[in-house]
Amino acid sequence: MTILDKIIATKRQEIKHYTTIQESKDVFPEKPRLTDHLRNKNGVISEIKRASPSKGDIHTTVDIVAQAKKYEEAGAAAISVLTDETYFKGSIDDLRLVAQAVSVPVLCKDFMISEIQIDRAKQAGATIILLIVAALEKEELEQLYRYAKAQSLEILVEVHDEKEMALAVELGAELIGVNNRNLKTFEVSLERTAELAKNFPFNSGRILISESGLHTKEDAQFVYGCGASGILVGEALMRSENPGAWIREAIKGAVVR
Ligand SMILES: O=P(O)(O)OC[C@@H](O)[C@@H](O)c1c[nH]c2ccccc12
Repeated sequence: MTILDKIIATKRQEIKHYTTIQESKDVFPEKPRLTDHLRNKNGVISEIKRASPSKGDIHTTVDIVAQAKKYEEAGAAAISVLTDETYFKGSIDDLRLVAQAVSVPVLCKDFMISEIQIDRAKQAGATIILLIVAALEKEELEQLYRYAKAQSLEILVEVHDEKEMALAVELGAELIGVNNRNLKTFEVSLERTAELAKNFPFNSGRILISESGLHTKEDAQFVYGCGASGILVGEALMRSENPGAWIREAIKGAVVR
């Protein structure tokens, strides 16, 4: 059993206890679309990540609202919030707090297998959800994609190889994320982005995002150089004493198209 199988098995149990959505009185600042941002300029999707199965605790005591504001002030294109509790020590309340505090797009980072999770994400203020191709059957992927689209959410479709990328393209995904980390083995290589960028359909308006394992300005430059319009960064920012400076440096190093 891979770690991904294990996470999905836990998720299937957890969602049984999710209740139907009540009318919410939460107020969220208006947020632009990530797709529009990344069509015009390269960007950094900055992540709130307390812990992970591959790295253990990263920064569990973080003040997530203060952290999110640092990301926003530095010019982050979007903020990603891990909401999985069991493996990443996140929560849907983390997402809600961040979405209330910032005016940049907010990504609900979780292992989506059911529509109720999409409802919850939207209710907690997310404007983007993640769908991981490796975690879903084709029919489930299509159904969840359609469901999220109908809610006006943006959808980041995550892939790890050519076959998954072909599926994402067939689905009509505009935001396609190449995860440099294999969720089955935890192996990380930025070469994943370089490899998949070779046949990426840039000319059909798709946006390539390079996810995971980016630690330095040079790493950022490397994947931007491969054609990525966005990078998704968690650990490096959570461990940094100055995440704002990290983001600014990465943006500066971005290849101007
Ligand atoms: O902390 P990193 O290596 O910078 O990675 C961030 C992000 O890409 C990673 O958290 C991630 C990418 N896809 C996921 C799917 C589920 C959970 C987490 C992820």
